Amino acid sequence: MVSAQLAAYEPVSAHDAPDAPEVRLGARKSIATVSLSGPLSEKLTAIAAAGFDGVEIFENDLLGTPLSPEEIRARCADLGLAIDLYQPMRDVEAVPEDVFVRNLRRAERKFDVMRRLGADLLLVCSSVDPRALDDDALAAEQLRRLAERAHEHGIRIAYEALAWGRHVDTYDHAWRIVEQADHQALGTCLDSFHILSRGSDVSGIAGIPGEKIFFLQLADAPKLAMDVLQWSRHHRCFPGQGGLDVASVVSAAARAGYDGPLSLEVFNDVFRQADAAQTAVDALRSLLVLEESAGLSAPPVPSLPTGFAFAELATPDTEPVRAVLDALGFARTGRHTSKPVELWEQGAARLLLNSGAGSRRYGPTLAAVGLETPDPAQAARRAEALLAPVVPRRRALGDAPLDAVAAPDGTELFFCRTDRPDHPSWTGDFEPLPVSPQERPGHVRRIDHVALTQPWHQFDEAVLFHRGVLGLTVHESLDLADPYGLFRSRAVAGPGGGVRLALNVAPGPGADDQMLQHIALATDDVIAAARAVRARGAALLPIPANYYDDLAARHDLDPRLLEDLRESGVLYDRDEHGEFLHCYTAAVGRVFFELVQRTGDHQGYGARNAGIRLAAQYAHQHHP
Ligand SMILES: O=C(O)c1ccc(O)c(O)c1
Ligand SMILES: [Mg+2]
Repeated sequence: MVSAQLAAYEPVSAHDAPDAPEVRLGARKSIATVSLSGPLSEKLTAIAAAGFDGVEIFENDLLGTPLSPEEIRARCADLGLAIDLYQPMRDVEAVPEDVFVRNLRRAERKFDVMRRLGADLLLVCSSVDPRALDDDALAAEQLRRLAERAHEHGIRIAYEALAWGRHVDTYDHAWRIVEQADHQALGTCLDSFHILSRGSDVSGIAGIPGEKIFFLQLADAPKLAMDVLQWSRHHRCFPGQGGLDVASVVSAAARAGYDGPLSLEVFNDVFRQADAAQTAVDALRSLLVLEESAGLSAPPVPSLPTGFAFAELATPDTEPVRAVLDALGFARTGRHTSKPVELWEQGAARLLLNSGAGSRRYGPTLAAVGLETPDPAQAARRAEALLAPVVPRRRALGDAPLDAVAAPDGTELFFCRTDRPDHPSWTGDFEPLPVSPQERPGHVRRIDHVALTQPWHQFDEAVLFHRGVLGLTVHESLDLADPYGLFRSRAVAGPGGGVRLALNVAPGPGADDQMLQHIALATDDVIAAARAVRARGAALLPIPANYYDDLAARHDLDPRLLEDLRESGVLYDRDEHGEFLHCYTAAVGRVFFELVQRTGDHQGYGARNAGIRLAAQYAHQHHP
């Protein structure tokens, strides 16, 4: 399954300007309690801690909590959260009179709960009741009666079209009924998922008077061909993590004059199991990026990374990594003046080896990545505005100031400007070590990409983080079988491919200790590089002979090239733009290296071979 490409980071562009709404400082932000895992009280704490202004209380969360409505109200007040909405009330309208009378009785109970909660907006979603009639006049009349009752309690009703509603399943239909009902306590609730999943034309939103849009719910989803109810209940995600143009709904509502909260309502099986505090931050970040895309706010623009300054490996026991670096042709060229960190270089590839961090249990880990950034301070300002945790500067006296943030998986990202006269350089903290010229066989040119394996429940968050915070463009997505689960991968890259990251998902829950990261090194001759590595005594990942038999059938390859690939354990892929040849070292701790040769303008990552690599790694780990 390949999901749709995500848009590149796109600041508000000039072509949006003529009818763009006036830029405000940012709308109030809310989230439905259904979007997070855990008991209600923990959800509320997480929502407030992330920085939201309000919540939608989902009825099931209320029913399942030992807290009384008064206690929930007090808890929210203490946390500084407004209760913006109570929801949902189902199956109300267009039913025979006796059924409707019972529905009004149900509504009275909800009004009572809302009084105790201090909530004054009730979401009514379009009926899925088989008894409901296809009769707009009846629907309008009954919703009007409901609104009259609500009004007596100081409550308003927001009517929302579910994409799978029995007779009302589009926002424009729901709005026509609200308009016909014509009561001040009745308005509509727009929900980006229902609107976009039906492929509705969002331009009609601008025709709804802003004050009649009582609420705006936001959710994205990957483009999947499946039943819309299942799609909504299991695969919604935060805006910017799927394939829907959520910003178009927000812009249209803003143009209509809507000035209520932007509220996330995400039903998602993964988020329901993930840590609520972290999900809440991810959620709020998605709204900040969305607001920017919709032209409603202007956080600091990104300073797009142009290349890798370094990758840092951490391990108290450096010997095994040194052996691999040496076999790869790296030389130790510097020593940090105040920390136990070595600089290893080859071509423009720089690796830091930090023996003052990491754990003996896991062996070497990839701890940090340095990104060449035209304006590091600007990049840090944007990161902070988009809720990226700032890494405390581990500075010693005299060290160059370095701006760094932590990615969701804990990898530290440093914004660097290496060896430029206008900016202090991190390299100034290293004292050069003598290197003899004959040590330099030099097949490696630079870092081609870094692959970061994400905990399975943080994958969408990681994609949004790298796109939103760093301004990287999101590319291919692939799902494939690995020996013990599903492997997902998505590439994000900077302009010109100077920075490429492959975000991979770990095989599954409980597999966190198998989270391997890797550093891919660019070479112009991968076969020579592979031979040199072997000659220097390091192991490359053995590739099964069957792979090469299939390769011969798939591509019309020169038999000598095929023999070289087979003999050196190099994998091969190609498309209309060029070729991708690559091989892997065995893992040291949680890290391994890849040697990569691109020909032509190939932009891929050897996706087709990822399954072979995973199976080979599994075999190698268990029967080395
Ligand atoms: O899946 C549902 O039933 C459901 C309920 C309430 C909503 O606001 C919604 O968008 C979906
Ligand atoms: Mg909704």
